[in-house]
Amino acid sequence: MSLDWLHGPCAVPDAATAARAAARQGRLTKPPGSLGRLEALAVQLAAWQGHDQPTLECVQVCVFAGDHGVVAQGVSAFPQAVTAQMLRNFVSGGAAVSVLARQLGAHLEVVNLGTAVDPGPLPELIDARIAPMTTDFTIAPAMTTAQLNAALSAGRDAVARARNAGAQLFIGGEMGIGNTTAAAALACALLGEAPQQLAGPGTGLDASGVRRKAAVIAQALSLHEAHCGEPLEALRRLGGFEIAALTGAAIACAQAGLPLLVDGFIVSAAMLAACRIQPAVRDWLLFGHRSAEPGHDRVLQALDAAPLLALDMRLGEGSGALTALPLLRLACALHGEMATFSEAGVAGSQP
Ligand SMILES: Cc1cc2ncn([C@H]3O[C@H](COP(=O)(O)O)[C@@H](O)[C@H]3O)c2cc1C
Ligand SMILES: O=C(O)c1cccnc1
Repeated sequence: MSLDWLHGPCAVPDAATAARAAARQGRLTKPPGSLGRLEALAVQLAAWQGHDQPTLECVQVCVFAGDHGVVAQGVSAFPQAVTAQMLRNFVSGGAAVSVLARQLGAHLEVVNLGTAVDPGPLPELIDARIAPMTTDFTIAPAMTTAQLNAALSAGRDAVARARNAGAQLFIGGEMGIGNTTAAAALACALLGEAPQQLAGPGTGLDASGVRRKAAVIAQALSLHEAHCGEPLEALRRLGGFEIAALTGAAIACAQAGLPLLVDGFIVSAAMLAACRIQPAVRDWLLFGHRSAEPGHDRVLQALDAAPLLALDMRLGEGSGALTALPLLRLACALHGEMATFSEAGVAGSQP
C-alpha cells in the first residue's frame, strides 16, 4: 500500500458561488454584517458545496478508536480497558456522541482500529483493527510504516463511505485512553513547543500527574525529535492509530471537497499534521469548539483557527463539533429563508 494518495490534489472551494452568496447576504432584510459570523459561515458553506443556498441535512460522524502503548507510563486518569468499553457504549447509544448524533439526526459510525481489550462481538463496529495498541513511544516509534499506512487509509475509507452516503459535512471523533498524551507529543514535535506548554489534565490528572505526563512527553521527544522533520514521520513516531486515521480523513475530505467540522484538542493535533502534509487541507476545515484542554489554544493558533464555541467541554468523541452543528444549520436556514429587502418591501440603507 503506497502513501502517494496523500499528496493528490485538494479540491478548491468555489469562489464564484461564495461571491453570489455574499451578495445575497447583502440583500437580506438586516443591516449588513448584523448576523456576524453566521453570515460568513453561510458564505463558506456555499463555497464548499458549490450551491448558492447550502444545506446540512446529511452529516456523517465517524469516531475512530485505538489504544496507546504510552499508557504504560501512567499518563491517564482512567484505565486502558475504558477504550473498548466505550466502543460498546457508542454503538448501544449511551455515549455523549451517540446522544448528540441522535438528537441532531447525524449518522454515527464507529471504527475500531485496535484495542488492548477485545470489545467482544459488536456487529455495528467497523473492524479496521491494526494491532491491540501502538508501541509505547517512550521506547520506540508508536507505529510501523505499515501500521501508519493502514490507519491513514482507514480515515480515507471512512470519507469514501461518507461520500457514498451523500454526506455534506464530515465530523471526525476519537476514543483512546492516553490520546491526549499522543496528541500533545505530536503537537510539540510539529510546533517546536515544550511539553509543559501542551500537556494538560486530559481525563482528569492532578497537577503532579500533568507534570509526570509532560516528563513522559519530554522523554519521547528526546528519542524522536531529531527524526521529526517530516510531518508523516512525526505522526508515525508520536501519533496513534485514531490520530493518523483522522489525519488521513482530513486529507481525503479536502481532496473530495467535503468540509470537515473539527472537534477538540486531539482532532486538532491530527489536523495540524494533515495541514503540514498538505497545506490546502486547511481550506476545508471549520473549527467547532475550543476545548478546555490547555494545549488546544496553541494548536488552534498554529492553524489560524477561531472556533465557534467555547463551552469548557473537554470530552472528545466529536462532541464539541456536534454541539456546534446547530449553528451551521441556522446559518444555512437564515441564508436560504430570510426575505430580501425587495421581496419584503423593506427600505434598504441610505446611500
Ligand atoms: C469514560 C470516558 C469517555 C471518554 N470519551 C472520550 N474520552 C476522551 O478521553 C481520552 C483522552 O484522555 P486521556 O489522555 O487523559 O486518557 C480519550 O479517549 C478521549 O476521547 C473519554 C474518556 C473517558 C474516561
Ligand atoms: O479536547 C479534547 O479533544 C479532549 C480533551 C480531553 C480529553 N479528551 C479529549
